[in-house]
Amino acid sequence: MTVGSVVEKDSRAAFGHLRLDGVTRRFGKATALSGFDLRIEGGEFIALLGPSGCGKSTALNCLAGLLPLSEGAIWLDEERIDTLPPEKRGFGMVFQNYALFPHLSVRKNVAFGLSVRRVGKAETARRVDEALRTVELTEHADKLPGQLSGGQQQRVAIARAIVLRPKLVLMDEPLSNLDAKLRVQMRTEIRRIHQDLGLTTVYVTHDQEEALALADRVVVLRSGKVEQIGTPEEVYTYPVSTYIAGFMGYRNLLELPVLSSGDGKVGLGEKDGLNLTGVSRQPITGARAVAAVRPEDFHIAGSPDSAAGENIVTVRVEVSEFHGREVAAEGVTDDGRVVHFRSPERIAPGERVALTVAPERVLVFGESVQDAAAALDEAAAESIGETTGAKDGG
Ligand SMILES: Nc1ncnc2c1ncn2[C@@H]1O[C@H](COP(=O)(O)OP(=O)(O)OP(=O)(O)O)[C@@H](O)[C@H]1O
Repeated sequence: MTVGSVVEKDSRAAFGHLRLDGVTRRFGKATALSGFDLRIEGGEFIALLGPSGCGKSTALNCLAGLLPLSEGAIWLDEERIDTLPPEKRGFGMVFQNYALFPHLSVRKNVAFGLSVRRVGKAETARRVDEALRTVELTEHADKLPGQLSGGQQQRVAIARAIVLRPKLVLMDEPLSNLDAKLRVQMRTEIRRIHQDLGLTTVYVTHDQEEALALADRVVVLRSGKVEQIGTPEEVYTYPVSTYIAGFMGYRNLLELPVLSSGDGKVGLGEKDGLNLTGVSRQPITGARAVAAVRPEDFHIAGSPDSAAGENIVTVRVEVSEFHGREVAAEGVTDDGRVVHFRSPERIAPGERVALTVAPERVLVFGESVQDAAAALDEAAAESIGETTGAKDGG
C-alpha cells in the first residue's frame, strides 16, 4: 500500500486531524469493513472509491455514527469520538437522495438544523443567507424543493449541511442522481465550496473520474479492505494492483511468461509471439506476470511490415468506434488476445496495424491472470453501471 504525500492542512479547519484506527464493521458473519486505518488532515478532501459492496458507505456511516464499530476506534485530535452519538460529533451529511423536506421552502430546509439547535432568529437568518449565497441559490430561497432541478436540490442539501459549520462533511454519492453534464458542474461546485469554506470532506463514490477530480487523496477499497491510498496522480499513474489498474482505465491486461526482471524493468514474451518490456515497482518472482496497458497509451506504429523497435504489437482490427476527438478500436493479436487502443482516425475492420507502447507505460504485476481478469470484470461492471445509469453497477 502506498501512502500518499500528506496534503498541507488548511489552518481554517476545525481540527488538526481525524484518525481511523483499525475500524471494522461486521454484519453477522460478514465483514463489510476490515481494519480500516486512515489519518485525515484538517482541510483535506478524501474520496473513498470502489465498486458496489466494497464497504464505502459502511466506512462513511461508521464515521457519521450511524453504525457502531465492531472493532477499532475513531479519534478527532486527542478525543475518541466513535463512542459519541451522531449529533455529538458535529459532522454534516449529504446523501444521494437529497432527503429534503418537500413541504418546506428552500430557506426553511436550510434553517431546519439551526432551529433544532435553538440558534437565535437573527443569527439563523444571517447564516442561512450566507449558505444560500455560497451554493448560489439566493434567488430560489422561497421555492419548494419540488420547484427546483436535481442539481439545485443537491445544492440545498449541501447548504443544509454547511450552514451548521460542520467539522467534517460526509458525502455519499451526492451526484449519482444527476445527469452527466450536471455531475461535472456540481463536482466543480463541491470542490469550490470545500476550498472556500476550508472544510474537511470525505466523499464516497464508485466513479473514478469523480474521485480523481475532487480529492486530495483517494482511498481505494476492495472487499472491505484498503487496497491503495494515494494522491490522484499516484493512484492513476502507479496503481499497486491489477484491480486498481482496471479501475483506473488500464483495460488491457496481458498475461505473459517472464523473460527477465531487475532494476524495475521487466521483459515479458513468448517465442515467436507477443513481446513486451515494461516496468514494475514490486519484484517479479513468478514465471508469468500481467502487463497492464491503457488503450490511449498504444500508438499506431504503421503497417506490420514496416514497424520496427521495442513493444510492437500487431493486431487485426475488429471494431472501430468514432468517439469525437478519436476512434476507440479493438484488435486481435495472432494468438487471439484482444487489445483495446485508440486511433486519431477511423481504421477499417479487417485491416492489420502495428501498435507500439512506451515501456514506462506498460505496468507489470506479478499476479495471476485470474486475479487480473476478476479485477477487470469488477472495473468493467462499474463502467457499464455508469453508462446505463444503474445505481450500483455491480
Ligand atoms: N445492514 C446490513 N446488513 C447486512 N449486510 C450489510 C448491511 N449493510 C451493508 N452490508 C454489506 O456490507 C458490504 C458493504 O456494503 P456497503 O454498503 O458499505 O458497500 P458500498 O461500497 O457502499 O456499496 P454501494 O456502492 O452499492 O452503496 C456489502 O457486502 C453489503 O451487502
